[in-house]
Amino acid sequence: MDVPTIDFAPFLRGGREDREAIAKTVDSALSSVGLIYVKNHGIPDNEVNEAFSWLQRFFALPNAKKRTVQRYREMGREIIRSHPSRREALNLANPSLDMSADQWPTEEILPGFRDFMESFWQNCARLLHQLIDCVSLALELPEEHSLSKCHSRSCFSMGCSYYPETLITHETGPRMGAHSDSCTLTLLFQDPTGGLELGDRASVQGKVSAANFEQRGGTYKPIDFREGMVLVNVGYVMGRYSNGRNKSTIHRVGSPDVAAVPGRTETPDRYSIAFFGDPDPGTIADALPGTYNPENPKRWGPLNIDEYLGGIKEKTST
Ligand SMILES: O=C(O)CCC(=O)C(=O)O
Ligand SMILES: [Fe+2]
Repeated sequence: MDVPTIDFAPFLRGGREDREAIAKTVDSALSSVGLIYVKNHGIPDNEVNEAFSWLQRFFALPNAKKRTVQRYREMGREIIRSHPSRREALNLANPSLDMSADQWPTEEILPGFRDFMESFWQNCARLLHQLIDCVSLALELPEEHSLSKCHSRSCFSMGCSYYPETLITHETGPRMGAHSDSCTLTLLFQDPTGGLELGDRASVQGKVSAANFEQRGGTYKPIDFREGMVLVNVGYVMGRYSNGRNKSTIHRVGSPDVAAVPGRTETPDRYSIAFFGDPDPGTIADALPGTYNPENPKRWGPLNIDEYLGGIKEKTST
């Protein structure tokens, strides 16, 4: 279960043939492993590094200041299948939408944060649209059915996370429990600490989900940090659009094994940025043309995105 690396430059700068070739490679990787490393993705390294340094400054603010920020979530507020995640988070909506007005720390609290993060948000949105176009091309979708059409309002969200240093004990569970993302595709930037782990679906027989993966003895593969690359991950909605061809990944953020970190008794601080590509509100996500036929009929009915995403929010927050 090797995670493929894809050079995205020919898609961004090449002609039709280059774009088609990359689209086929992306599609086959997303249909097998569900996760890819993408290099030459167009977001400059210095901007990614700067985003991480802003995260460090934000999460280092005193709690009282962080609590003034509407979309800040304290440690312990997120529960995944009854396990609280050991992270703090700041979830940023599209800065051009009205709903985002109150999501920023004031300039007094953290001058410059909003300006930088607004522009970083737009960079991530551009890349996500390009990846969605790439998947639409691979599926040979006509314009009226293209995936881009139901993501045109960029109702995406940027999940900035801080996992504080913690004591390692034998009981130490994951820093964020096993789950699948609810969106179409996710971009994920992790820092050099690593920690992301991908559930190996092949380690479990039969039908498996994030809810039963561990009970059934599923094993994980560590996904290391790679300089200059972004991870792209299949979410649940992509599974529905592709009639099960693309499977959402099961993943978690583990705690390094004590034995693997000689001389350490604590896991280091960790930061990550996940950019979730949710479809536009009001979307009904159904298997796309070409993903089903009489021998391989639709596996699910249409999915009402508003109801689905609303339900997820209720389940994971306290
Ligand atoms: O922090 C990470 O690396 C992963 C975060 C994640 O999987 C999520 O927010 O859905
Ligand atoms: Fe995730």
